[in-house]
Amino acid sequence: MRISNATLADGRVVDVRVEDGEIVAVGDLDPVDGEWTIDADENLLLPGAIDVHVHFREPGFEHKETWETGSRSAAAGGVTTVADQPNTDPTTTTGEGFDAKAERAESACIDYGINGGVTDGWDPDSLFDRPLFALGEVFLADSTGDMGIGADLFSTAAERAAEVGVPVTVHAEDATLFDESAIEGDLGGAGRDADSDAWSAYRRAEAEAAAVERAVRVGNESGAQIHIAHTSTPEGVDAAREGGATCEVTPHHLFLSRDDCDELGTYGRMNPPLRSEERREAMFERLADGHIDVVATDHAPHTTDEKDQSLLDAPSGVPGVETMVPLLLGAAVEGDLSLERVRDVVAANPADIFDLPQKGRIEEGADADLALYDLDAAREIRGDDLHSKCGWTPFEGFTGVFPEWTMVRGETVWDGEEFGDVAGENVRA
Ligand SMILES: NC(=O)N[C@@H](CC(=O)O)C(=O)O
Ligand SMILES: [Zn+2]
Ligand SMILES: [Zn+2]
Repeated sequence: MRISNATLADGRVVDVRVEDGEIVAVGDLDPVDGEWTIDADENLLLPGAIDVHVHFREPGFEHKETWETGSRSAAAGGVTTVADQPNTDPTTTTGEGFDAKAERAESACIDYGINGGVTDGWDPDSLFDRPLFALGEVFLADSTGDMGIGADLFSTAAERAAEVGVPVTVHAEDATLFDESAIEGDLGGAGRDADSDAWSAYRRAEAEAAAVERAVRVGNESGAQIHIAHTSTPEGVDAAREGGATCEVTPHHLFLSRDDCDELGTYGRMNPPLRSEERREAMFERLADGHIDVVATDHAPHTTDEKDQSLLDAPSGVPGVETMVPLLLGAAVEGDLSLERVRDVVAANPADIFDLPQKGRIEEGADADLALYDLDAAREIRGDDLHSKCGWTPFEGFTGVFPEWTMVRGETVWDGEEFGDVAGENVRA
């Protein structure tokens, strides 16, 4: 197969030849006799995105999402590899828990990795016996699933991970710095009517940098490779970089702020929470200038019934896997971000940090994980059009550029209307 006239993020217009799921040549390629050609018509060809932080909820919470629905949502957003987090039921904290998830993950239509998690009841021996994508997200404070752990266990876990060379991803918030007084009194009604700004006041910005500092210290003492998940404050990003850790930011911390809490209500409750508009802008700058390594979604779907509760009863988390690349390309069209930067933060950098040499690049020898985008075809994001089981998005009404098609190892998994029958593979197996 040959993809002709594709514009790459660096502006080059090239042809790409794919054989047996791999890219075998990139350049000015003459058609071979009988070769099937897809004309890219000078549209933008990006490597399939790697979202290193999703919660596909299975096993245990299939009413929120499944590997089938989550992976389809990813494919329709140009994401061809995901890493799933351990707060499922059973938790992915033992070999058995890992196996239960691995069996379900076989229904994914894109490639994936499975993380191992840490709790008091974990079993590191059997867990590290499995092909982990990473150890994490290690919860330094409680979030959905209440898997927060103490300092000693975190150090032990980092030492174990360092021994076997598995990277550690960290949910960095320090609960001792939360402001309980912010969630006392009148927190409004349910769902959209709740006062989710109180959640931001409660899980204060200062709690992030303090936890990041602790995480990088443990990383340096143990020799573990530390990656900070969903950083939400410039202070957190700076602490990660100064300590030698890599970090990611979510689309919601790039495109939403406390100014949106009034409209979103509990649909804007997540951990870490939305920050001030000033901090959001500082995060965007750090993404554009290279201080943030990765954009990952923390895709954390919950049903509308669950969200339509009071601020304290509604669960934390928002979906995002399908809208990540579309929103970033929307920002690129507006001139806020270069296309090369988008390519790097969703594909090349996660591939480097998490050691996926086959992924994240359009070059000879790489897997043919590809997505094509027409930058003139930006459209309004609508929850009704998306494919996550949860059926809503915090980005309703935003503008995004969605893929015309998406390929996993040379097979079309999304053609803009329908899903192909692709069998996703574990990238570590
Ligand atoms: N981010 C969230 O608010 N929620 C996540 C858990 C997490 O990543 O902390 C979830 O699983 O729902
Ligand atoms: Zn988290
Ligand atoms: Zn998460």
